[in-house]
Amino acid sequence: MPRFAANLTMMFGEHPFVDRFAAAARAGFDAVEYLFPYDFDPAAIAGALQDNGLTQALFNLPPGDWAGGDRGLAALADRREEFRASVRTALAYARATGAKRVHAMSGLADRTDGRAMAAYRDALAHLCDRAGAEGLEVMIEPINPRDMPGYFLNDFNMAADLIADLGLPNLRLQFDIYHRQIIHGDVLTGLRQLMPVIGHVQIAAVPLRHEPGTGELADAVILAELDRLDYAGFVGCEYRPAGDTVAGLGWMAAFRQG
Ligand SMILES: O=C(O)C(=O)[C@@H](O)CO
Ligand SMILES: [Mg+2]
Repeated sequence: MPRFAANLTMMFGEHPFVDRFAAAARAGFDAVEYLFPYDFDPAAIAGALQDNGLTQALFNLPPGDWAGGDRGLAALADRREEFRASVRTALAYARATGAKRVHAMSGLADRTDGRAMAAYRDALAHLCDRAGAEGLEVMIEPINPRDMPGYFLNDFNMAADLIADLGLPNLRLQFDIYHRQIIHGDVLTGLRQLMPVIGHVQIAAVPLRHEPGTGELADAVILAELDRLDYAGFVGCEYRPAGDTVAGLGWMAAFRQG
């Protein structure tokens, strides 16, 4: 049975961020993920997790100036020191919350630009070294170019090749089923081939990114395949509820019963 994590950036938007932890626990989740905790003190996040009996499954490194258009820093050759500072910040939050995996966004860059690739490889090596010393895994996630035009890591084969080539023991693939379907399709084959390097899975319906089961994919079949492949990690529910978050959770009950 997949272990679902509520994505608190997208779900439970009926509540202020700090209250989403309790809302997720009330709805039956025992794990959460989100993009960025950095508007809040690490101790406040740790308290919200502890008070509600939640495990922190994943969060992202600081992405640079998100409002100004940044989408991560790892492949940005001119932002190396800022990236390294973001590693220190993220690891402080990981320590406070007990999170065992972090996602490093690549940023917007041309994937054929050698300088960007060199910066990306350097950044991942640095992050994996620092995170590995604290027992953490590092995720990289291909993101589809429709949602994030110009994003450097926009291809699952590129991510898999990079993971193999870098040979960093704690570098893993974040397999977001939504992005996979938009970029390549062939979701089940992708899961079967890439399972040895997958560290985290996320799910949403395609194309509207609403509740699983409401789009073009057979999400129940995909989730059953994760079980068949003995995937033991989290499945992040990274979707935008079509309406009220709790009212939309029926898909999960049906899956659990099925
Ligand atoms: O958008 C996604 O998909 C994510 O998982 C985020 O972490 C990055 O935007
Ligand atoms: Mg994702």
